[in-house]
Amino acid sequence: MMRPVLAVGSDGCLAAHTAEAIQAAVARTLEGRRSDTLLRRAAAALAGVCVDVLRDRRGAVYGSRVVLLVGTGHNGADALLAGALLRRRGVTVDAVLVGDKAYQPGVDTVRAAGGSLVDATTIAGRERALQALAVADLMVDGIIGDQGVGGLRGVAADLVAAMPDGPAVVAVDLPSGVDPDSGEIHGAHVRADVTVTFGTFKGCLMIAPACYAAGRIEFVDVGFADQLDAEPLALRLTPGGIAELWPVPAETDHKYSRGVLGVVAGSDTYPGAAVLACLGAVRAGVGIVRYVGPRRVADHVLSATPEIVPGPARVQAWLLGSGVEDDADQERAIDTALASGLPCVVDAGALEVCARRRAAGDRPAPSTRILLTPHAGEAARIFAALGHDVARTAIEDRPLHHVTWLAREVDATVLLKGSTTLVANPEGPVFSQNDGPVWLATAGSGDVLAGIAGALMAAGLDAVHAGAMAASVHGLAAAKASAGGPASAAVTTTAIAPTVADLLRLRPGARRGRVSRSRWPGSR
Ligand SMILES: NC(=O)C1=CN([C@@H]2O[C@H](COP(=O)(O)OP(=O)(O)OC[C@H]3O[C@@H](n4cnc5c(N)ncnc54)[C@H](OP(=O)(O)O)[C@@H]3O)[C@@H](O)[C@H]2O)[C@@H](O)CC1
Ligand SMILES: [K+]
Repeated sequence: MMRPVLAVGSDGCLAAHTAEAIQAAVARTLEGRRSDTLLRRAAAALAGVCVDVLRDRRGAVYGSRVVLLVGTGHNGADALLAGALLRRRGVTVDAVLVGDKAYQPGVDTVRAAGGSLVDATTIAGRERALQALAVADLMVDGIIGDQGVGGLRGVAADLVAAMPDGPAVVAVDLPSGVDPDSGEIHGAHVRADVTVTFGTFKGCLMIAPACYAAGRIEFVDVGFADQLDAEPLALRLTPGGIAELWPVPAETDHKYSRGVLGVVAGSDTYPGAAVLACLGAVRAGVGIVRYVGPRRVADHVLSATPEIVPGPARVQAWLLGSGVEDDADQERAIDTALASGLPCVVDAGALEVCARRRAAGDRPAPSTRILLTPHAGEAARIFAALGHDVARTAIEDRPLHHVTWLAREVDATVLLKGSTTLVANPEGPVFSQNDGPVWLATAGSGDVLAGIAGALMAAGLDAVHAGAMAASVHGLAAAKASAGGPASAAVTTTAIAPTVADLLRLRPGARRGRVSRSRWPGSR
């Protein structure tokens, strides 16, 4: 079993669980306790976030107007109980019931606190709801939570479609209408500015496209996390977690022990890919890069990174395929590398050959040593090479489904690039990282990412952690280098070392922090 090396759910590694696992954990927590214990904690935290949002928007809480959209389940209960707390702060509260029932103690509490109740299943109620939304400062989305199925229906869908731009939107637990586990979107849904989520993350808060509807995420521990005994659905390394795992050399290390990376990349058509991949590896701290490719490309690489050594030799890991096109020597080098059993980052021009070989059972290296790094278009081409007709848009709509399918099919770790990047191994939860600015989708950026991942695998990390850490550091470096403006692949490489330096300062006792090799994931 591929296990995360940081404690799951710790500050270093955030976890998302399935709705089923959450339901079971809540049930276990509530055994022998009042059934509203957790709801009240959740509502208090939700009300606190709403107060902050109102203060930010209006400069005051008293006198502001909040509309609660309340569904039939406990998600609606959270909204109702929070609404009653807001009433006590002088907020006008309209609780709009969008279903045929609602959590009765919550309804009673809102009424007792002086809030108004609107039955939106009637024509008159729907009109009142729209009028309230038109003048609201904040809408609280308590329509559906982790037990939602499919997109919004009926009056809830109508109201969300008619939402004016004015009010801020705070979603309870998750934006209603997205699939809680898979992050897929199958119909009308809420788009939130802030999502207040309870106990653990939900898959939809980490996985595209649903995660883009959640806005900023506020996590609240309401007291059932210790009862979550199922495998997480997804994990996310935080900067602190990456800092803990980043390989830092000891005084006794030398360039060979720090990791030698062989790079088979670049072509006459794409010489820049080799330059960027090598820059990514060198600036992420690899010991040595040995470059294998056409002479003219090697000259470009050397002029950009004089520390590169041209020509094949013994390495600890390979980076294969970035910018490679129709070169018999490179194809032979790729074949040899794939047959070696050594760790490989497999990119662009080497993806299909690697996938075909592994799907056919030719697997000299275990799945934790092979990291395929396709974007959605390349993933579609890999599927085609394996005899599956999968459109690029289908992969973008259902990235979790497709990345886990591909990882199982080729028995390798697959890093599916995107604004939110997923890293899946056939066993264990998927990692999701989204630290990059939207500007990062630019030519050459995948080559840099592959270089960083190559440096980490040459240093001894397993493919899953190397992929997740590389995706994160690449995104953070792009954000640092571009300072909010457009990012370019070459400029991003200049910020890799300062980004790692920033991260290492997060390590506890970070004077001259050191990580012993035995603590590196998959250390050999
Ligand atoms: N229990 C606790 O102590 C705690 C609970 N917590 C909170 O409760 C939430 C979970 O509550 P829950 O289990 O009641 O389910 P929830 O997601 O509110 O709704 C299910 C209802 O929605 C309906 N529905 C489904 N799909 C729909 C659609 N597409 N469009 C419209 N309606 C749809 C469905 O109706 P049906 O389809 O059956 O008619 C069903 O009645 C959780 O997210 C968190 O906020 C936290 O405070 C922690 C403690
Ligand atoms: K919700």
